[in-house]
Amino acid sequence: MTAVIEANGLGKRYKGRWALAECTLSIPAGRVVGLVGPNGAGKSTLLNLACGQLKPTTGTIRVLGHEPGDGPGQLARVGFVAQDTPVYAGLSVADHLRFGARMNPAWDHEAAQRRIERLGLDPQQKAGRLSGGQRAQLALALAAAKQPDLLLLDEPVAALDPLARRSFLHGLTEFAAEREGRTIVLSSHVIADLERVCDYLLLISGARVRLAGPCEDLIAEHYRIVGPRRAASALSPHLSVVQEDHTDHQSAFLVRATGPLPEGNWQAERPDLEDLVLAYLARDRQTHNSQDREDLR
Ligand SMILES: Nc1ncnc2c1ncn2[C@@H]1O[C@H](COP(=O)(O)OP(=O)(O)OP(=O)(O)O)[C@@H](O)[C@H]1O
Repeated sequence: MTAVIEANGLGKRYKGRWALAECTLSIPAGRVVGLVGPNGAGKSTLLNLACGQLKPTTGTIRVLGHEPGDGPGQLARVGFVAQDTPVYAGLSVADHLRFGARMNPAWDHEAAQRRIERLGLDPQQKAGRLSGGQRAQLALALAAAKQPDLLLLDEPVAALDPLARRSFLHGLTEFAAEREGRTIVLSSHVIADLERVCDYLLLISGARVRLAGPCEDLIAEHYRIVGPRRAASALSPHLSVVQEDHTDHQSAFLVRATGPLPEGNWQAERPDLEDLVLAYLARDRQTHNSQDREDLR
């Protein structure tokens, strides 16, 4: 299977502090990837490295088989909408479409116009006078009209109202399905949104990749088990504990199982994606991820 983003020992450091460290991953083509992690985890850093806006301090990253930003051919195949959804304040909506058409060889002008109409944006309106959510919608319409093979979106729905958010996420799944092998990576703090559209999860915390893989596989490997109180050390070595809670009589664990779930007086169920993500984030918060960064200096 072709990897769209391939990173090996990738790291980015700012003044002795690692924004992203030891990142090794291989994201297959044709996925809608949910990028999650707490504030300051390194998500934007990874997206900026993938589109060539940042250069690595250590390691390598290849995107669609090339170094990011490696010439016009590669740039045309990657769409990126940064967190602050940059648009040109002095240009109108229609100017943006004309500009996009001139700059991008595979530009789909009709699709761009259709999106703008559907959003109810006035083509003559200056982008600087649009609301935050409208600017985000414009930036997304431009990125999609470019018809990229890889679309990188940094918190694209954060500024959208609930209806706009739902319709945008629906549009994303359509966009992904339009062409085989097209890949979308979107970061978000709203796990329910990611659960709706993503089939691949990438969880970053404390500058490190903590979990990566197809959502289905990740869910199949994890269990929430509840039974009489016992210590984590009493569990089978096939179970790696992600999170544990104890009362006087009962213990509950979220575990990753590397073999079949052992027999025992347990109730076991699969977590949903949100349970899984929250368990990993809670674990990392407990282990003081800031300490990790200091250790890497
Ligand atoms: N230009 C910069 N100079 C110095 N430090 C930076 C710079 N950009 C990012 N950082 C630091 O790198 C770390 C990772 O930042 P990044 O923006 O990648 O996080 P994020 O996961 O996208 O966070 P959020 O969810 O809040 O957007 C943070 O500690 C941040 O302060």
